[in-house]
Amino acid sequence: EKSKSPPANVCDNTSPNFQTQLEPGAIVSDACASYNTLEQLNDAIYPYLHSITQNTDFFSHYRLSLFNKKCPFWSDENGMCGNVACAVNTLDNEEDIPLVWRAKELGKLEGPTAQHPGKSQQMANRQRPLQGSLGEEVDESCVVEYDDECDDRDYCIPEDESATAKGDYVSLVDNPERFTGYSGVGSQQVWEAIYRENCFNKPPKGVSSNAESPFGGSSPFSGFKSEQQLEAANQLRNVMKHQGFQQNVKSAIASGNAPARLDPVEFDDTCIEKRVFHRVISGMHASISTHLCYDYLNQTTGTWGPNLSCYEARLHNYPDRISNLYFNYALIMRAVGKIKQHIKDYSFCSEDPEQDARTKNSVLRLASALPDGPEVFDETVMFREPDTIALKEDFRNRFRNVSRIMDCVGCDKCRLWGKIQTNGYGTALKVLFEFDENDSSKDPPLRRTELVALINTMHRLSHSLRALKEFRRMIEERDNIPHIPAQTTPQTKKEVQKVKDVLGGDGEQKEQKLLPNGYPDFRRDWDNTNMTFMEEFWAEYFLIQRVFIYVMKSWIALPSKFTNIFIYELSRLWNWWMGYVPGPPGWQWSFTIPREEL
Ligand SMILES: Cc1cc2nc3c(=O)[nH]c(=O)nc-3n(C[C@H](O)[C@H](O)[C@H](O)COP(=O)(O)OP(=O)(O)OC[C@H]3O[C@@H](n4cnc5c(N)ncnc54)[C@H](O)[C@@H]3O)c2cc1C
Repeated sequence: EKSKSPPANVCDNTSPNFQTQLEPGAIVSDACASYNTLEQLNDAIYPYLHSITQNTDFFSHYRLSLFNKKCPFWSDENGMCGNVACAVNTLDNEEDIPLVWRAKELGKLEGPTAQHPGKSQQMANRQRPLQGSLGEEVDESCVVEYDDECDDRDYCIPEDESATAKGDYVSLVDNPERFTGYSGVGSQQVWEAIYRENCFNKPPKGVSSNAESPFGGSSPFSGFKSEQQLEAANQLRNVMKHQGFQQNVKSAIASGNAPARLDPVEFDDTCIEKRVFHRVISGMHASISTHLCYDYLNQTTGTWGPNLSCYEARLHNYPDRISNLYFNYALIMRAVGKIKQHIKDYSFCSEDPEQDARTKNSVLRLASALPDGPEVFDETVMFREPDTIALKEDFRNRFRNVSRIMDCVGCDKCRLWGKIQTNGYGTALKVLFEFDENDSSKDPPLRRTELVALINTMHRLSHSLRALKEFRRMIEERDNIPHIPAQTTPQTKKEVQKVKDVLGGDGEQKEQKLLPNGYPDFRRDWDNTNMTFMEEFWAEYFLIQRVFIYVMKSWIALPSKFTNIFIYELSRLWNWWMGYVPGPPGWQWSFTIPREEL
């Protein structure tokens, strides 16, 4: 099963030993770029990525089955998920703290949600199939996913897989990934189950590990009744084969003791494919930990902010976890760079050509800005040998299982982000191993939820890299460690410059607003020395368009405005006539947009 050494290039770096010394110039193992390069690229990419995920209707909403799916691996009665006893463990007694700081409240979803419309509703009103339930300003044709078939090559479970659970649309902007207080036995069991997926069987050549008799043997799941449960249980039998751990967790819940420590994850071999699987999971875990430590709620004082000791306990002292996070960033970056061809004909918003063009251009610009080919991650070193074909199938099934395990996360917000990120990595792997960078005609379809998940997962990692940098700065400041800037190689400089050229500006300082066509909004810093002819053209065009709409709207609103002012002033006159205080004037002159714009 061992892969042969890849060809000698910058990516000739498939050693099983993780990069534990986080030297900025060191190459992240199994990837092709150094920590420093990834960080510098990230500084230039982050503002643009942030803008896409926050300001486009397409990328700021996600469809998933959050509530309708039951955890198929263990039952709620065991207290393993969805149970307050396991979800709330941060403070000894949460009753003593205000309701809004309690884990149960912090884990709840916020903002509007909308149910997936039935087919007839989708057809009847293509422009507003959700009937405004996400807010009047949301363009629903950019949000609704029209039902289509799941493709065999999916690495994760499509969210609309079950006919009964059609899923809900939620706003990702209203539900940021941050501290929720979800912890204890419940979360530990989920992580444990996820890491157990890493224990690949060694199947005989050409036979997938799932080929064994489904329900035979001494499966710990023999009590399940429904077929779905049985199937899920079967696929997860390896995860749960250590019944001792189950017993441990149960008795921990029963006695209220601290949960059992996780068994160390076994590495029964070190071929690159299996290592990659572990690294993806561990990197995702590290990213979640980074966010919860960076956006942490002190449940005693109610203040939000970075928690340095949380970072030290979970990440700083574990360079392998940080290395895995950087590895994931390289992997996702490569996948996003690879979808350029595929999304050229992608329909983002079927009923709004302007937003459609804007969203498409934003993603195309992002994908074009990223380093070419395998400069950050070389997927071609994986699954090259004929006997790794079965491994690829196994890899895919394991990813599906990780998606299923997410239904066992007993905190809504955590489940939302857990599902998005699993889907994001699944999509990245699908793109890496199934897509042709130059000819998209044979690519499998890319579902809406997959694309949203991919870009949002990249944004999560990008934000994690920035948070880690800030944590390192805080430690240097606290311990009086002089900051030594990393050396930048000419190659890194070139790559960063390319990102800046394509995405525009000095990304670090400015959050760029995007115009409807995806070009940056130059209204405030109109500097045509920095703009291409097309950028100037579009900036000018949209400026005229906005002003025209503004003037027309003002004229239309004028009669009702004058009527309201007249009535209000009449009532003031009446008050004055009767000897009452007439009240403040009900109107004033103001400019609602900067004068320079006019
Ligand atoms: C899918 C999911 C999403 C979650 N989302 C959130 C969230 O948004 N906000 C929130 O506050 N909490 C969230 N949680 C809970 C959070 O991840 C922790 O489980 C919780 O904070 C308890 O932390 P812990 O210290 O017990 O260690 P955990 O993070 O639960 O880790 C359990 C064990 O795994 C090992 N481990 C830890 N990190 C890594 C790593 N990177 N690589 C390899 N091994 C590792 C360690 O041995 C550790 O003891 C989520 C949990 C899950 C399962």
